[in-house]
Amino acid sequence: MSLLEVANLTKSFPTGRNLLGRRTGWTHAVRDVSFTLDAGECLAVVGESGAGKSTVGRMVLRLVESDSGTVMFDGEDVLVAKPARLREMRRGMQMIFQDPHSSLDPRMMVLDAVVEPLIVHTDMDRQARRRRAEELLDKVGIGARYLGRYPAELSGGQLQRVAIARALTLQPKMIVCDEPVAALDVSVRAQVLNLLRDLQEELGLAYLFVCHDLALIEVIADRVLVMKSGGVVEAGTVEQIYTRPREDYTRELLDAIPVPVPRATRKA
Ligand SMILES: Nc1ncnc2c1ncn2[C@@H]1O[C@H](COP(=O)(O)OP(=O)(O)OP(=O)(O)O)[C@@H](O)[C@H]1O
Repeated sequence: MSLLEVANLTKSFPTGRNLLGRRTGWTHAVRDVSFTLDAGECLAVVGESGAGKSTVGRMVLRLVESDSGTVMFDGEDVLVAKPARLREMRRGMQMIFQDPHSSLDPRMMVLDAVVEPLIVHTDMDRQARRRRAEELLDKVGIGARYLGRYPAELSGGQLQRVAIARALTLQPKMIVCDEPVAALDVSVRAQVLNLLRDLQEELGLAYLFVCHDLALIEVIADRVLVMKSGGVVEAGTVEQIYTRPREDYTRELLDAIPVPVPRATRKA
């Protein structure tokens, strides 16, 4: 049994209404998508804008309700879990969003942002929470001196590190990373990507890694799911997708990579 087993996931969104308020059409954002993710593994979901990647990630965590399909996490069906049980299950599966400026509350100090999940989910006292926050900020490489700062005082890269620390607070088994470096300066992308890879190895995390850029995933992914127009085009190991893509669409994505991937940071 895999940590995450997704079968036949499907989602349509209404595209608009006419003057009478009736729906005029539907976007088939995700069509019949199936895949598995093992504990400690990184599966990259790639494809051009609008392919349905983010919607898949959000449906796995039930931030978006699916129309049909199943999502089994650690042997339990996420899509039918009652609210209290879903809250419990979410301890084990967290998310990192593309833009840390909008995923972190600007009125919350770094300390409060990092410990909030502990307040919601545990009965840890204030001192223990602070110790955990210090430990986590150390782990993500920005240090406890940032605990008293507000988001506006941090750079995008530092903020994404705080968001990563927050995602780690409850020791999840899996993190859905939704374009986690796309909003960052090019100069810090590799650092944050390497941090995510190092944390994955150290903590045995599984990542569902949504990314439109095939050049980025070689450093972190084990397997790749290529999506187009809501459906799965092909799936394989990173090595197979890079060297022996079966589909023209995958070849087009590979041809769009502008510079060679820096081999020094490749996943071992
Ligand atoms: N809440 C929503 N309401 C209406 N349509 C939506 C909604 N969310 C997504 N869509 C549509 O579903 C399709 C898939 O979107 P999704 O964001 O999952 O794609 P993506 O591959 O992640 O692309 P991107 O990298 O641009 O975010 C798109 O056509 C998008 O416009």
